[in-house]
Order: sequence, then structure tokens, then C-alpha cells
Amino acid sequence: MNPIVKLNKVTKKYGAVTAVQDISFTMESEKIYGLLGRNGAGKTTIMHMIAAQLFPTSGELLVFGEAPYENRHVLNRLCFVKESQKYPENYNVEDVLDIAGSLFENWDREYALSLIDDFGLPLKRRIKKLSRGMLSAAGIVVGLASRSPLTIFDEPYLGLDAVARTLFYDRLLEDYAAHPRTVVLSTHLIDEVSRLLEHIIVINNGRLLLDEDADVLRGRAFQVVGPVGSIDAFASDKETIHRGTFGGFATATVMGNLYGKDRQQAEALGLEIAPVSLQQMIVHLTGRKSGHKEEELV
Ligand SMILES: Nc1ncnc2c1ncn2[C@@H]1O[C@H](COP(=O)(O)OP(=O)(O)OP(=O)(O)O)[C@@H](O)[C@H]1O
Repeated sequence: MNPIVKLNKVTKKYGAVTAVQDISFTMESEKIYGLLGRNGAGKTTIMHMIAAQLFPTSGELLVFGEAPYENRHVLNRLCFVKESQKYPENYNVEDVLDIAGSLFENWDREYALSLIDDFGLPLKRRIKKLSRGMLSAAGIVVGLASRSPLTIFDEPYLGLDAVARTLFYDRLLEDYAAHPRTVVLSTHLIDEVSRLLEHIIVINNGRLLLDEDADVLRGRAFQVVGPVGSIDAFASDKETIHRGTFGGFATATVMGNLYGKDRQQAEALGLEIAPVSLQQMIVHLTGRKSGHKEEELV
């Protein structure tokens, strides 16, 4: 099957700044992707290129198998909800729904109205009178009710409280189960969305760092705690993504198989083993600097 999104050696430069360098990945239909990375990594630039709002400097970028630029066939099936979504200020919430209804071919007005109710959004209130969180909720309603085969959310939760964010995650999962599509979530709240994500793409300094199934990734790193000597012995032949010491003890976060022979070795050395969350793993992987010093925990 053709991928929904295909990037082949894509580079994007803004003048002297190379925001995205030589990135290749594909996104398949009916999957929820996490597009993750630190501030300035290049995520928004990638999403803008997929949504035809920026041109790559070089490389090939296809959406639904076609170049997306000024291509209605692609853009009618794509919904991009940005962090600071701009709507005309004299519009009210209902006007935004009407416009969305004219743009997206799978738009479901009934569903949009039920979401408006869930988020407690006043239909007749003007956009300029909405609170920051309400504005984010309006973007989320558009994104969900568009039922676009490719729906991209770029940190859509600015100003949203924890209850509203949980509502977003729950509604997304429910509606995705009933109407599978490709969803891209770019977020820094990795632990919060971890249960939603099926595939993880991590961008670091403009380059692709990880492109992996979320379940595979979850089992790929773990933490061991124990006396420094035992940790050294255990970690010596493994890829260590983080180390810390406290007194005579140390922790090491290593890439390995939590359920295979690594576990037996750790147990034989008397080390305590703990799983590592997706967020911890990505923080460690993207926080690594060459020649970084070991962290003192106390
Ligand atoms: N219009 C622009 N002109 C010059 N440089 C830019 C422009 N837009 C982005 N950049 C630079 O490109 C790099 C990638 O930015 P981008 O916004 O894609 O990162 P991001 O991963 O989305 O970050 P964040 O998580 O903070 O939103 C950064 O160094 C940024 O300063």
C-alpha cells in the first residue's frame, strides 16, 4: 500500500539556518504517530512542509502519493491544527465550524457539535473573546470532526487544562477506533500521550533520530540501580543513554532487552531493574551531548 506521507532525503533551509537535514521516513494509513523532539528540532518545519505551507529546499515529499502544493486532492484530505491557530477575529465559533465544513470532505457537523458541548465552548462567542484554552479547544474540535485521513496536531493544547487535555486524548482514541485515519501528534507532553502513540518519530537537531514502533521502543531501554562497580560491569558492553551516581551507588539507563539475557545478567549482579517511560527515554536520547559529564544525583 502507498504510504500516506513520504519524505525522501528532505532538507529545509531558512537562509543560513538548516532546520531539517536529509530526513527520510514514511507514515502509513490508520496509525497514530508521535512526532517528537526538543525545541527547535525541526518538527514544525516538517509539519508545515507536509501541509504544503513550506517548500523543501531539496528532497522529495509526497502526501497521498502526490506533491501537496496547491493540490486540492491532497489538501481536502488533510487537516493541520497548529499551536497558535489563527481564525478571523470577527468570526464566532459557529462560523469556524461552517468554514471547516466547507473545507473537509469527511466533516461531521453532529460530531463537532457534540465536541463543542464536551469542551463547553460557546457557539456564538467571537473568536477574539475566547480564552487561550477555548481557542485551543476550538482547534481540537476542528481537527477531530474533520475526520481527515491525515490529521496533524502541532502542540494543540496551549492553555488547555489537564481535564480538557484528557478529554482530547479520550475523544481522539474513541473516534480513531470508530474512524481510523492517520494522526500525527507533535507534543512535549510525551507521558500524557504515550498510551495513544503507535509509532514514534524523533527529530533531533534537524535530523531523524528514531523511527520506531512505540511498543518496540517501550521495551528497548531500562534502568538499573546498584553499586557503582556492578553498574560499570553491567553497562560496559551496552549503549548507556544516561548515568547518574549517588554515593557509592549508580543508575544507568541502557538500551537493551528488558525481558531477555540483559535482565538475567542484571539479576545475577543483584541490580534493581526499573522500566523507563517513553518520555524518559526520549529525554535521555535527545539530551545527550558528545562528551557530556556524568550526572551527580545528590
Ligand atoms: N522562518 C524561519 N526563519 C529562520 N529560522 C527558522 C524559521 N522557522 C524556524 N526556524 C529555525 O528552524 C529550526 C527548527 O524550528 P522548528 O520550529 O521547526 O522546530 P520545532 O521542533 O517545531 O520546535 P518547538 O518544539 O520549539 O516548536 C529552529 O532552529 C528555528 O529557529
